[in-house]
Amino acid sequence: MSLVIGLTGGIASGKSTVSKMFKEMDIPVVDADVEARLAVEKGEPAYNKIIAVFGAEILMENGEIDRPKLGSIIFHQAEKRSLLNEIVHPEVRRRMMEQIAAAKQNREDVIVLDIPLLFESKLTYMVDKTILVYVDNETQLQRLIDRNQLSGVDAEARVRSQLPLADKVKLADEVIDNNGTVEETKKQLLDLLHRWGMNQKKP
Ligand SMILES: CC(C)(COP(=O)(O)OP(=O)(O)OC[C@H]1O[C@@H](n2cnc3c(N)ncnc32)[C@H](O)[C@@H]1O)[C@@H](O)C(=O)NCCC(=O)NCCS
Ligand SMILES: Nc1ncnc2c1ncn2[C@@H]1O[C@H](COP(=O)(O)OP(=O)(O)OP(=O)(O)O)[C@@H](O)[C@H]1O
Repeated sequence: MSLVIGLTGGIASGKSTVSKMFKEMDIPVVDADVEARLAVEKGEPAYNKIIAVFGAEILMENGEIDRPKLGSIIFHQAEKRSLLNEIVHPEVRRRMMEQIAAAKQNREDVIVLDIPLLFESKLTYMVDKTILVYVDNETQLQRLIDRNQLSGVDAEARVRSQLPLADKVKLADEVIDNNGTVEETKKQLLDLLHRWGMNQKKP
């Protein structure tokens, strides 16, 4: 029996930072953002649906989807975001299920699903346990602005397009506070895995 862990948080809260720690322990991670990117590559069914809904002006010269442009639309307009979600999310779910099945086939003891919208999209049925990577609002905005070179207004729009992290805290089985250093975050992860009785392959 494999244990499937749902790793979630908010935009720029530190999910990738924690999922890197899992990978360093040889624990496989399925990343919803990666699957969402693959699902909208040129020629994929979702790619055609996006053009049908958002128009060809959403494409770059090479025919690929202009992600910053699509982001500037959907993070500021909830109705457009729902339209995009309706196209992309079923594909992401399908791809993730395939990867879980493959990992189970491979007899992995633990599988991590890194899903930013785990609670918003009601995907907790896919996992056995949930871990939330938490940061306070100010830290989240600042890290997002620094990482994506966004204006404050655009960063706020992205954060507001998700359930507030303070609400997600109440829904998660475990919370990792990522306001401090990466080392402090790693210590919390190791303590939590220890509490769950998991021995790390590569601490
Ligand atoms: C809007 C898009 C083109 C922007 O692409 P971009 O490369 O700038 O961002 P990226 O995909 O790396 O996402 C960064 C973060 O934004 C947040 N985010 C992305 N999409 C959404 C959404 N629909 N609603 C809320 N937050 C979202 C997530 O926290 C994600 O980790 C892209 O995010 C997208 O296609 N989104 C729809 C699919 C989706 O919901 N993906 C998130 C997980 S399944
Ligand atoms: N503890 C920390 N201290 C300082 N910077 C951090 C810390 N954790 C993460 N960061 C930085 O904050 C930014 C966001 O972290 P990360 O990419 O891990 O978040 P994420 O939740 O995966 O984001 P997204 O969902 O948007 O992809 C990155 O630039 C990362 O280097």
